[in-house]
Amino acid sequence: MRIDVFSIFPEYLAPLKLSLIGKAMDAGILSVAVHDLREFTHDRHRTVDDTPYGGGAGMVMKPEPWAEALESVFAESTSTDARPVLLVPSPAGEVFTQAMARELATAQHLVVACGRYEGIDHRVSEWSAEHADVRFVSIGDYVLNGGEVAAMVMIEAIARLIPGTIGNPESLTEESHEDGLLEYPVYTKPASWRGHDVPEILLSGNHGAIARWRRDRRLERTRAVRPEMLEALPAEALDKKDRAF
Ligand SMILES: Nc1nc2cc(Br)ccc2s1
Repeated sequence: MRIDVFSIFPEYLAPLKLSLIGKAMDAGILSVAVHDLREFTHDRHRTVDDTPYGGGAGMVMKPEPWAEALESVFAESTSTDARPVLLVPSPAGEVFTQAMARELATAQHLVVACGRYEGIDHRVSEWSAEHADVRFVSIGDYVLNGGEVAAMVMIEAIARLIPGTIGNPESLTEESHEDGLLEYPVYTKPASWRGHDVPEILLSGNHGAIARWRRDRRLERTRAVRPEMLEALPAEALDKKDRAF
């Protein structure tokens, strides 16, 4: 997978080179390029914004720099490849979920447009739709100062699902939101710590009982913290023992 990110603060995306994403890039599983939007301006002040038509507070990001920037990478998605996906982090977007991360992990080319100020001139996304599949995406019901943090969240959630990125793919199976339940609590040595003991069952070596205990903790946690997730599960996702819990 190729990912191109555009921002007026490219250094914001530097942490992507760390940890798993960095290793995936070194292994050639993933390429992530971060571009400075101001490289696509041509005036002395490298202007990227202007006042909003219709009045109102704040500034809007100009279409010209964005069109030049996006064109520079859309063109590299050869005609034989699938269309690139343009992700636009926005508080007005569809909510980003694990299911969306799984879907986007199958894309060949992701382009992420990090907006600032009051957002990007809407004609940019309209024009982009001729060249890419455009998705406005929100990472939650709160407003950030720009799309960079949202881009980091989405790129990490997507990239870790690309085969070869995570060392042990089994660790992707019983995660929160992967199968509709929250994950079970985890423990490691020492078995007793500051008067708190690891649940006996986990020391028993009885793998069937341990699996049941973990499943029960997932159901308990999901019911307590995110009951709507339990309600949303298809009937066939819960077996007889689950329902009895
Ligand atoms: N939750 C989010 N807030 C914002 C703000 C701006 Br400005 C750009 C993107 C996003 S995503």
